[in-house]
Amino acid sequence: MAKSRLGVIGGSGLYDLPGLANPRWEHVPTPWGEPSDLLHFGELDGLEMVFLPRHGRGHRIPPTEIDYRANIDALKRVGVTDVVSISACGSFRDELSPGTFVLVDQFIDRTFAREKSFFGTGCVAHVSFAHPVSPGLADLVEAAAQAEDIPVRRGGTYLVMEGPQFSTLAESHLYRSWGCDVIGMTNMPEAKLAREAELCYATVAMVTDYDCWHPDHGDVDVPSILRTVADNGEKARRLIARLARDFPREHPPCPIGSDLALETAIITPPDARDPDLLKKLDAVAGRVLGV
Ligand SMILES: CSC[C@H]1O[C@H](OP(=O)(O)O)[C@H](O)[C@@H]1O
Ligand SMILES: Nc1ncnc2[nH]cnc12
Repeated sequence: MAKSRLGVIGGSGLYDLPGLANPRWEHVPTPWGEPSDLLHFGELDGLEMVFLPRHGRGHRIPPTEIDYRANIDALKRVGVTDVVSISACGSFRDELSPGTFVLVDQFIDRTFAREKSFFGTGCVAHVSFAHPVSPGLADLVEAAAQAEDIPVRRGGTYLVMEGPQFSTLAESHLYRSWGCDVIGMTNMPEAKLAREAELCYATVAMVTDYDCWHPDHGDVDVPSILRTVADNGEKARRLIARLARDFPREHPPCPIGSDLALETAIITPPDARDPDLLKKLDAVAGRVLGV
């Protein structure tokens, strides 16, 4: 079994992870481009941690422009085994009020202007993705929340929109009618790429607003989102600290095989593969390509 190394991707309002021992920010170049920022390395209770602010410190990068491939490749390249995403999101349900943490287990991807795969012409792969969240990792996050008395709702569907504008009222009603629970702009293609890179992935969706559908609440705006994240940031950091404390030091096999996702995914035979693409896949797919 591999040694566990926990990656945390911080969303809006979460640009650092205080309390790391031996903290250092390091540049990790990738064949796909630049990650959103330097990676923040350190240990929590002896567990190796790597934090990456998704939008960069200073929130410089909008959702569409984030190089999701570079971010996931960089985390994989430095030995991360599990990724927890912390994300601000709007709510489509009365009972999911601002401040609620939702461990989503499904996504609907409505983004259309992003690179969504490490693979392509010269090496084609199709990973299974019916269950985009790794249940073992979600179990650990849920247990950490319970140990800290932080209420979490287990399960839910996160609609990923392109943005950067928030939804129209008609869109908000449409997504509600589809049975979606929360909405954000970033977890796709992040979750797809994590699966291709054989990383276990789970999201803590932090409800910050009721989008624009709720008759008793005003339309979402940035100041109210940031206020709610600020009010709940301490809870999120406590959750991560407890998760690190209790995290198995040897990476447990994923019950749905997220960590072996490429085992049967690559369809292009070795003699038809593009050597240049294979070089770029060294970190993500080195295990199965032998590059
Ligand atoms: C700052 S409001 C909209 C912004 O917040 C969410 O980001 P993240 O998922 O990184 O927390 C949402 O997806 C938008 O990118
Ligand atoms: N209502 C909303 N729509 C899209 N992204 C969000 N992030 C936080 N709230 C959001």
